[in-house]
Amino acid sequence: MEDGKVKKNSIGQPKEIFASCDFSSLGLHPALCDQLRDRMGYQAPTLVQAQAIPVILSGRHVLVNAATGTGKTVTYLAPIIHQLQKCDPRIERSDGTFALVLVPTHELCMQVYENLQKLLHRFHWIVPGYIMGGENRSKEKARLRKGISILVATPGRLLDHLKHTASFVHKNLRWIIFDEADRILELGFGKEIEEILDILGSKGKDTEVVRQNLLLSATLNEKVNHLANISLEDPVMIGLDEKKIQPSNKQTTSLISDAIERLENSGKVSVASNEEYNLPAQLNQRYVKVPCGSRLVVLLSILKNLFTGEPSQKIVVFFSTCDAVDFHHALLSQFHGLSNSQTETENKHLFVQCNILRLHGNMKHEDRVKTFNSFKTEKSALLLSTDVSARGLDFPKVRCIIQYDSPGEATEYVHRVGRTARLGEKGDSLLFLQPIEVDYLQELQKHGVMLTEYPLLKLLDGFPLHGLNLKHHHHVKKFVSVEMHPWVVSLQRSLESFIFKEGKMKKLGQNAFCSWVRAYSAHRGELKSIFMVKKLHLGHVARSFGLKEQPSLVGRSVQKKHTEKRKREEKTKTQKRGGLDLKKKRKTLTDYD
Ligand SMILES: Nc1ncnc2c1ncn2[C@@H]1O[C@H](COP(=O)(O)OP(=O)(O)OP(=O)(O)O)[C@@H](O)[C@H]1O
Repeated sequence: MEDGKVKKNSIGQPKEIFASCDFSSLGLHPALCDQLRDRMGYQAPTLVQAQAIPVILSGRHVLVNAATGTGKTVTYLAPIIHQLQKCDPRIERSDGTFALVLVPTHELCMQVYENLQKLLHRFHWIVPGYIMGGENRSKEKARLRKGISILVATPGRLLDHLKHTASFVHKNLRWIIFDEADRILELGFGKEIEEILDILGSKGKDTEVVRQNLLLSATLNEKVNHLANISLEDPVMIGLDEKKIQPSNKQTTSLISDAIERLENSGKVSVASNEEYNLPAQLNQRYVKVPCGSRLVVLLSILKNLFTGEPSQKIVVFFSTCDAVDFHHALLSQFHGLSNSQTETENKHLFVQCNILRLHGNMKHEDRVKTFNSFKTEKSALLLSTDVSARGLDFPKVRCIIQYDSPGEATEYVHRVGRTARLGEKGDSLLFLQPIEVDYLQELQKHGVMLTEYPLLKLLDGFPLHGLNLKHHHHVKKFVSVEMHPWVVSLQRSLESFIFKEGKMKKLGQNAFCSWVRAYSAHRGELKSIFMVKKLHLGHVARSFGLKEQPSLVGRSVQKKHTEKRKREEKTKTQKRGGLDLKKKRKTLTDYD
């Protein structure tokens, strides 16, 4: 076992990440084990790999539930490669696809494909490939025609090819893998998945080739339960402990249902809401309580502090909408700092000095690919993102996750923070909450997630106050409220005048304000009582986007533009377009591919 790779669980006992065996003892082919060790640098399997690989090799359907960053990708890829490499005669491209890996997003598709390429280095006759939304269909068709042995795909594009690419051979399909299964369904791909399973044969019962389906997720919910029920035949459950599932005489596929039934019977509204999540124990989780109107200043101050303390590091900030990502990206890329304290040298630098990247589902596919690759390879960068980055993405050495907008469902919290503290490494997470939202902490506690408070005033006191216009703040050190802190007041003023002067910034801020309020009102179920739009002070929300205008003005001007636009559209009799705009707006909130 490697040093530093033993983490502690919540009660302080050591919790191991790696198993004390090697890959060859799991039954994998020696060349594959060499590949894992020499090319990938894996000395030993992780616990989940040690548990699941022999079971997958046995041919059983499997449901794997393991913490984020514990090596689930290799868990399913290695046994498939092992089985394919031993086929005699060797498999050929003309045999078509043997294994299909379904993933929710473009980025995860590329990541799994990259892992596959590395693992297949010594097995050149097994061909990896991917198909996903945004790529060129005809090129994909040509690749499918040539034959892809292990295919990674997003559901929409896969269905498209299943229906329209006659040369796509899948009669030999032996494996269907659902990676980040719950996310696939949350993104609204349920119908596509059912259609795919209809075309391919859901559990492989009616197919000529014996089918093995695998489902992997770091969190479980009723959606995964549904998918498990329709796709897995008598599966082995890995990583599901007694707390989550009690033994049952029924078929194993209904085990999650049993747990859900028990919760439903005990009067809980939200199914499976009391499950404890597997979080990396070495993850340092904190929350920061910030009044709405000071959110922007606090975010910038925390980022400045982090990058000043450690200029070379990677941080991800999560936002609820694409518009918010665009606004903050533009702001951080242009804002130089306090207008009344800038010296010549300060003026030359950005307020937060780092390489700033953005990622969301409304970006062009090529731009997403570019961001994904550069955040992977950069040693130091700040990634501003929607939840499109929350699942499965394995960016090396991310030091800190900031959830500037609340994630809503606790599962989403788990996946977001899971982008750091991977495989036993250190990591920090910080959740922004307004004072009116602190009940969210109890929601997280229900799942065993405990956060400590971030010392915000201490941070604010640490910023230099010289040069600030302190006419009204004689007793600087006596300020105890965040809103009245001279640093906050002064930075807010500078931000507002910067945004006011820059027409483009103002527009981005207004768009971000509107979509933020829409996203806030879209919280589901029980969370609505925590994130209540009517409790928001919209004037303060506007300030959090650096807008001087009152929200009604912001709302009216945007509304006015929308009305004008609608009128124009009606005039040109393109009523259909109104529907498209609405669809686009929804996409801004849900951010799917
Ligand atoms: N046995 C191993 N030894 C060392 N590193 C490993 C091993 N297995 C996987 N890894 C590395 O650990 C990291 C996390 O792996 P992976 O992305 O598969 O995790 P995951 O469990 O799927 O996470 P998530 O739930 O976030 O999707 C990757 O960088 C991977 O290369």
